[in-house]
Amino acid sequence: MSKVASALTIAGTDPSGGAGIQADLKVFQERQVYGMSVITSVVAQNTLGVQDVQHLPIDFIEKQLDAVLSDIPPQAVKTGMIATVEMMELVASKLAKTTIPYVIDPVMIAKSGDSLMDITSRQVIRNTLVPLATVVTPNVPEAESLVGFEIHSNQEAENAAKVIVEELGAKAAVVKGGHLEGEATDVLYDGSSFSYFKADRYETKHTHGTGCTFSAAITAELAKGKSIKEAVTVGKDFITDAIQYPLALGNGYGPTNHWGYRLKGLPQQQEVLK
Ligand SMILES: Nc1ncnc2c1ncn2[C@@H]1O[C@H](COP(=O)(O)OP(=O)(O)O)[C@@H](O)[C@H]1O
Ligand SMILES: Cc1ncc(COP(=O)(O)OP(=O)(O)O)c(N)n1
Repeated sequence: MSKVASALTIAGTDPSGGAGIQADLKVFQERQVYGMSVITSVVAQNTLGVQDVQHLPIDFIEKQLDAVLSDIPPQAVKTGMIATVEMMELVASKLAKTTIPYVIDPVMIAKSGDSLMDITSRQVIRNTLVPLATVVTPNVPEAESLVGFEIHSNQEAENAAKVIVEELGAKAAVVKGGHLEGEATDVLYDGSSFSYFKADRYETKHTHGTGCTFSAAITAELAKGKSIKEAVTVGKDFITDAIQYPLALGNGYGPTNHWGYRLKGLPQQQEVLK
């Protein structure tokens, strides 16, 4: 009998389905991991941007965490949108009691430019959640906020990954290169060496939810017991296929395609019903 791993995402919602909890659960399913979720904030958003946010009461987030963790302990956890200091402290207090592999996607600002984390929290995440992380997966602006210097090159991405591990206390960090020029190159530092994950950069505006999708795929692989490097390798292939076969849904930045990996060899643009 084969064993099924389970993974938990603690994050905000995207009713349009491309980012947040909805994206994470789709990725877990595609990676054949049983997906579970704790909602921190309900976000009115779509491919055009964020219209409004309602944070759930902190005691209700705690009830959701306790409900899942006491019943189906996951083999890996990821956090996405954790918008306030109170939420960070709550999640940190729960995860500190476990040894579950933990991926942080330090979601701060959506691609639409809308803020998903308050300004104080952008500092507090450094000493609450980051020290507990198995892997932190910041994009360039998020890494800049975590380390306090600008990143314009792969060398500076390496420096940032090193600071996140050696000074902030994460076990590993992948600084994603989606916001840099040239190839889409992500830099992993695991405390002893650097690894580069490179892919062609696709010319598409349909990149809503890229960070969520990448980090969810890494989480799924850690849940299956893969090493950090193996998990990032799978995550990179998964997001590259999801970007290569985007879905032109909505009127703005459409979602990546979570079943893109199944479409290899087919024309890149998938037709969608409107
Ligand atoms: N246009 C693109 N073509 C190929 N890969 C991309 C592209 N844009 C982003 N990526 C990749 O998608 C992943 C998410 O990166 P990024 O877009 O920087 O994250 P975020 O969504 O958090 O801003 C990374 O692996 C990055 O290299
Ligand atoms: C609820 C929620 N969480 C995270 C994001 C950000 O998603 P990301 O993968 O960084 O990509 P964009 O959506 O910013 O393109 C989000 N939008 N909503």
